[in-house]
Order: sequence, then C-alpha cells, then structure tokens
Amino acid sequence: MKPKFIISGGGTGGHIYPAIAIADKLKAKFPDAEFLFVGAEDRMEMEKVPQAGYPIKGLWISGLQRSLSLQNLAFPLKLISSLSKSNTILKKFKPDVAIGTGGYASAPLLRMASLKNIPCLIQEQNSYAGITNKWLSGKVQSICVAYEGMDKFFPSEKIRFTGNPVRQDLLDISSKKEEAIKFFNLDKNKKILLVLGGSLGAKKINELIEKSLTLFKQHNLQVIWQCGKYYEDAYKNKGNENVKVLAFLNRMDLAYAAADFIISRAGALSVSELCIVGKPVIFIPSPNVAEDHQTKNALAVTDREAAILIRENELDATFESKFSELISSEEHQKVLSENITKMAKPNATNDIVEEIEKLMNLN
Ligand SMILES: CC(=O)N[C@H]1[C@@H](OP(=O)(O)OP(=O)(O)OC[C@H]2O[C@@H](n3ccc(=O)[nH]c3=O)[C@H](O)[C@@H]2O)O[C@H](CO)[C@@H](O)[C@@H]1O
Repeated sequence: MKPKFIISGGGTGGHIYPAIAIADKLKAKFPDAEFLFVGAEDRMEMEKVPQAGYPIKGLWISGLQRSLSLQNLAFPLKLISSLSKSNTILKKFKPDVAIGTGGYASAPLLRMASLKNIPCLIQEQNSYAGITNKWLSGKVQSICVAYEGMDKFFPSEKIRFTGNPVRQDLLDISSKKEEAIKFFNLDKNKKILLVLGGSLGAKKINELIEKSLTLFKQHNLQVIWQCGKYYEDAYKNKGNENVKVLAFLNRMDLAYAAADFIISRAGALSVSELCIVGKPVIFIPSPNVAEDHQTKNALAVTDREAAILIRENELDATFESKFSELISSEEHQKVLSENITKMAKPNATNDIVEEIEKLMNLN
C-alpha cells in the first residue's frame, strides 16, 4: 500500500523548508509515497514547494493583524472557507498522516485532519511557540521541537526533542567550496562574507551592509548579499565584481559552502542550519517578532561562545569593531566554528520521520 502524507507549513521560508526537508526524507524512505502540500494562496510556499518537486493546493487564509485592520473583517470568512476546503482536500486525498510546520494554512488543515481522526504531527522551529502550533497542540498526537523548556507551551507527554529538520543538501557542504566560488563568480583568493536577511530580507541589515561596503573592501572581502525580494530594486545597483546582490538564494548549500564568515538574522531554521554549517557567525536578530524570539534563538548559541550577537540598537556603536576583530583573529574564528558545530542536530529529520512512522502504525 502506498503511504500518503499531507503536509502544511508556510508564510515564510522558516516554515516551508522544514516541511520540504521532512517530505524529502519521507520520500527517500518510502519511494512510492504520495505527497500533497497545502499552503496559503498568496504566500511564498506556492512557488517554493513546486520548485522542490511537490504538488501544492492553496487555501484562502491569513493571520489576524495585531492592529485594527480591515483585513481582520474577512478573517472569519477566510477561516470558514479554508476549513471547508481542507475538508474537501482531506476527503479526496485520504492521507495516512498530516504534518504541520507552522504558518496560517496549517491551522485549518490539521484541525480538520484531527477531527477526521487522521494522526497529526506538528513541528515547532522556535524557542517561543507560534500561535498556530499552540492552538493545534491539544489536538495532535506528536510535537517535535528544537528547544528545551517547550512544555511551557505544549502538553509535555506529546513533546519530542528532535531539533529542526534541515534540508539534506545542507548537511555536507565541505566538498562544495570550489563549485560554490564558480557558481557565484567569485575569486578563490579572497575571503567571502555571506549576508543573510532571512527568507524575506531585512531592512536594517541591508542598511548596515550598504554603509559597510567600504569597510569590507578595506578587509579585501567579497560579499554574497541576500537582500530579500522587497529590497532588490533598492540595492541591486550596489553589485559589482566583489559584491553579489541577490534577492533570494536558491542554492543555500553553495552559499554556505562559499562563505568564510556569515552575518545573519536569527530565524530558527537559519540558526539550526548555521550550527550544521559550522562557520563564524554574527547574528543580528530581528527585534520585531513575537516575544523577541530571534534574540532568544541567537542567545542559545552565543551563550556557549559559539557565535557573536549584535542587537540592532547596538549596530552603530559596535558593528565595525566587533566585525574587524573577528576578521582579524583566526583564533576567534576557530573557537566560534568549533563551538557552533557542537550544537548541530543533523539527525533531526530522521528522528521526525521515525515519529511519523509511529503515527502511520496508528491507522
Ligand atoms: C520575520 C519573521 O517572521 N521571521 C521568522 C521566520 O523567519 P524566516 O522565514 O527568515 O526563517 P528562518 O530564518 O528560520 O529560515 C529561513 C529559511 O529560508 C532559507 N533561505 C533563506 C534565504 C534565502 O535566500 N534562501 C533560502 O533558501 C534558509 O536556508 C532557511 O531554510 O520564520 C522563522 C521560523 O519559524 C522564525 O524564527 C523567524 O523569526
């Protein structure tokens, strides 16, 4: 019998790529399996999931805005419409297990799946649980997490401490450096700084990089600068032979492989990937996310002397000195690399798939 998996996660890369990593591992284990993704109609997953080779259906759903907004008026309608469409999709596809990795679309889909007694697993990437996963936690069988202390949010008997699922092609990048340098059209004799603004790009980081281009030049660095699609028009004219400005990196494996140093936001998946990549990192967490969870994600690493943390409000005062110190000290770079590698959880996807297999046996 062919197993069938329905998977929902989206809104941003931080919810989409864990879903794809889980699907890839399930596919390797069950080559005959059928997959169906469910996302939010107008979000990034509608493009990224088909690119990864999986079919996806879109729901008409969005989150509630924190401020008073006209969009909130449509929310009840959207919820009813997406619950009803989820019901139709589930009836037709008849999955063995439903998997949710956070984001709006996973709420109606997994709620309907649990009502139909389909075993459900959710995966929470952050140290602070998202609203969708908190809402679903009472209804699902298994909750895979990446941080300790998640029993503040979820029933403890359902929690599995697996780590975040990272795409397979990011697990071994050590042999890809030469290919990566060619891919980005860079010079192998100069060091490379990779700048990551998270899947949507980060305004503050872009402003910092623009201001620091002279500093990078003084250090004879080349830069791969992922600026985010909303900022591409503003920054693409800063590109030259030493500075590659890209809206989005479709080959993260090569970007990580090329890098000697990394400046990054501290979204949960980025942090998990950077632990596996094992290079010196400066985290600049977004202060604009729920409960300041990116700072917490970063602190879990920097508390172990495994990366450098610079908060946005300290950038003007300390970025230049901290960056220059790191670039100039091979010893510091080595300590950071060794310590961050110790925090990697490369078996996370395997462990999550084992949990899913247990749920398949419940049917
Ligand atoms: C502003 C915001 O709400 N950010 C949240 C969002 O971040 P965001 O969507 O930025 O997510 P993460 O940093 O966790 O992960 C980004 C993912 O996108 C991939 N990637 C990124 C850039 C690129 O050019 N190419 C590419 O493939 C990364 O390799 C990674 O797999 O979800 C995370 C996980 O729930 C949260 O911790 C973040 O706080």
